[in-house]
Amino acid sequence: MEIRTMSPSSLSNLPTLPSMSFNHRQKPQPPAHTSSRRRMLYISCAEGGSRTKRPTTDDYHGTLRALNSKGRFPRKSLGQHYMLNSDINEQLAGVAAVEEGDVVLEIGPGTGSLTNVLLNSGAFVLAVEKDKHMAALVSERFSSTGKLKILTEDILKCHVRSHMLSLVESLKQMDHETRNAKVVANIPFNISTDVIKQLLPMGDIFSEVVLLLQEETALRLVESSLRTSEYRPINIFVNFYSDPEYKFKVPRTHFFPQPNVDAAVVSFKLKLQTEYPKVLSSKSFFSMVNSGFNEKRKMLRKSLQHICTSSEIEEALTSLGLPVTARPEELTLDDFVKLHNLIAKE
Ligand SMILES: C[S@@+](CC[C@H](N)C(=O)[O-])C[C@H]1O[C@@H](n2cnc3c(N)ncnc32)[C@H](O)[C@@H]1O
Repeated sequence: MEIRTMSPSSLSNLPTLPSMSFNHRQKPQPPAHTSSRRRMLYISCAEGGSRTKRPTTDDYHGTLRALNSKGRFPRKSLGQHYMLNSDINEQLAGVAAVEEGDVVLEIGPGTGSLTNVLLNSGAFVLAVEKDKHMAALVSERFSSTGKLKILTEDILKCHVRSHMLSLVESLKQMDHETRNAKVVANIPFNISTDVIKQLLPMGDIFSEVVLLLQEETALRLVESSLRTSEYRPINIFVNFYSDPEYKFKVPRTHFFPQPNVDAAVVSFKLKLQTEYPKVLSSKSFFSMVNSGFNEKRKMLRKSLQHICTSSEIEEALTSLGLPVTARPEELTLDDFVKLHNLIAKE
């Protein structure tokens, strides 16, 4: 696997996107789509040349059985909404074109329904699960594959880079051919902004990040237009580090327990460092973007006065063909980059 080169940067001051509300006390009801069919999936375990077929179920009943086996009930604090439709897991893996030899980071494997599909596609999986009971469940479920490494950790505190590099290194030593590294995950909606901030600058490690997000978040990240209240620093950040694409909607009925909102799949194709917009310093660039948006109704010639004088800002805006009264929501990523390079002091 090629590890791409980049310099890590961070954006500390981004607003948190809204989290969803959900009802974890609802009485479990089998969703309509699972009542008539129970998909039996078979995972191929190719180890030492032998091939075994292991039946697994990842529908409503399978999920309940898996939870019962550990005496667990979904925890709201951990955003535990389990995917009941294996077709959607297949489509998630399909969006990332997961194939034999890929190394996939999965965040929050839960009962392992997506893990199953990823392993079945021939990937090596590094799964990070905060809930120790679910980590134990997934670890037991796939122990025979030899292709899953599970870390019982909070993804937001996890040293993803070093774990990925050491996994790839150990796979190399075992003579495994590895190809691309990707992220494919159905993550808790309430940590999605933090996960995005953590992963998108890792274009040297991952070629693509495919996430199942709250639909409203997905739309805000990918489709927010200039001059709307949805246009925020996170949009500048996402487009700085990646090419995002909204893939498809996932209705709430496919999860247990059912959330109060729908979900959607987004793919972020990560840029290499050489493809990032050229800024003097990404830290001071994002600090300028955040300052501009801190007081959204303020004109940039006022909100950026800590960087230079308002007449210097006006001059820079004019040279970019923007009005001297421009507000942050009127500037594209490219405008912000040019403005930064004109007014930022080295
Ligand atoms: C939305 S569920 C998805 C479960 C499974 N991937 C599926 O599709 O059914 C989110 C999973 O993330 C786990 N989780 C929650 N917070 C986490 C964190 N900070 N780090 C790692 N895993 C976390 C939860 O325990 C849960 O298993």
